[in-house]
Amino acid sequence: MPAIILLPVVLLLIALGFYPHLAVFTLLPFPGTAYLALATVLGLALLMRQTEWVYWIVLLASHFAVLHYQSSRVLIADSPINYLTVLPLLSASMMLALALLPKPLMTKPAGLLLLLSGPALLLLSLVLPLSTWLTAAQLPPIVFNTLPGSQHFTWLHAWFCTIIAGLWLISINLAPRHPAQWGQFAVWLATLVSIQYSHNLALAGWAIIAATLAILLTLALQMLHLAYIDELTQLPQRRALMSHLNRLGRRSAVCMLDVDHFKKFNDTYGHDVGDQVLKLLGSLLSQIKGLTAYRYGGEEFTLVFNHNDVERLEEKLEEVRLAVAEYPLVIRKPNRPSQADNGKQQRGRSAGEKTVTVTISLGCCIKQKTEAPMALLKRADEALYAAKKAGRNIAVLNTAQ
Ligand SMILES: Nc1nc2c(ncn2[C@@H]2O[C@H](COP(=O)(O)OP(=O)(O)OP(=O)(O)O)[C@@H](O)[C@H]2O)c(=O)[nH]1
Repeated sequence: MPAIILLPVVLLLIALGFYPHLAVFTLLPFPGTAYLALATVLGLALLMRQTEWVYWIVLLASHFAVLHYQSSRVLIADSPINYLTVLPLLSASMMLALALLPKPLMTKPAGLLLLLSGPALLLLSLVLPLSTWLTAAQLPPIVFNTLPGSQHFTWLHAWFCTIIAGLWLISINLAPRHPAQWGQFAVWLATLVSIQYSHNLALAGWAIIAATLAILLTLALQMLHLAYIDELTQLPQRRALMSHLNRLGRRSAVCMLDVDHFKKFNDTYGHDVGDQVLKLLGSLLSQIKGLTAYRYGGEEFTLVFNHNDVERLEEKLEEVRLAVAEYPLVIRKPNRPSQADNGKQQRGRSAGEKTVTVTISLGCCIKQKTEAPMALLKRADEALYAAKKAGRNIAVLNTAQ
């Protein structure tokens, strides 16, 4: 569950809320520790070729530098609307923009511009009389009242940040879920925590440490994703299957599944359309309850069941077979723009489109007591071969236990 990435920031918020005087909060020398942590995670992100994080780490470091520089001055200024009123609004908007904007390569001028624009805007904000402009806007005074228990967070921040958080969470749920999106949201939350505690550099610094831990967690999940998830179908791939088979329970069953006459389908409609079919198949299989689907390789998939009830297995195999055979695939003419990227084909049909269906054959067997994973897969493959031989578009279940 990628939302686990929020854990370091949530734990920090709980600790700061209930035990703000914990000895650990005064242990680390800030701001040096925060910059060291950010530099370490920057190096790791580059090593793992997750260069998108460079934008975030640079923006986070600039935010902390500006906060560090400005917080001492603001306490002296002692004005109700000051730079710390403006900073959360600036940082929150810039981070939302960074989350939504496409990230060009940093070696290209557009990428370099995006990388430097965050720090540049923050530096510019230091010299512009933003708090004076905010005062001149003559908003109702109540919006500048601080929230109970907060020194810097006003009702204006609360409303503004609620809107940003809402937009952000909607965008996370609309786009395919990816650990990076939760990591970016965690960084944004940590930024707000750092402003809430800007009167105490050590506490604000701990917010940066929490953001760094969230980025580390995200990088770990991104690496797991790369190692275990098949890019085309978004299903776990063979490495994940083998790890599942090695810890398979005594009562379980395995099914090999293969698209019928897929070579002919590719030859007729093209390899790209074939890819879209595999993608759709991945999406269909992942939605069927009571089984775990893997892409075994090519046009072959593996289904793992955590029971060996013959009747339930027969029902489920039939459900899978029918779900695929009855799904109308809308094939577009090659010169029309494809909208299949969202993993679903449109059901409607218009001029220039053609509806086709594909069928699958399934070969399933029940795990024997001390059977090794490879032997189990081999028997499932034999059952699949029997299904192909029997005419395709059927499921063969070998009930030998
Ligand atoms: N588009 C696409 N095609 C693939 C992919 N992986 C394998 N294939 C194709 O799947 C086809 C598999 O063909 P065969 O193994 O001969 O079997 P088949 O034509 O499906 O016939 P039966 O399995 O006997 O029904 C080959 O043409 C491969 O090129 C892929 O990732 N994308």
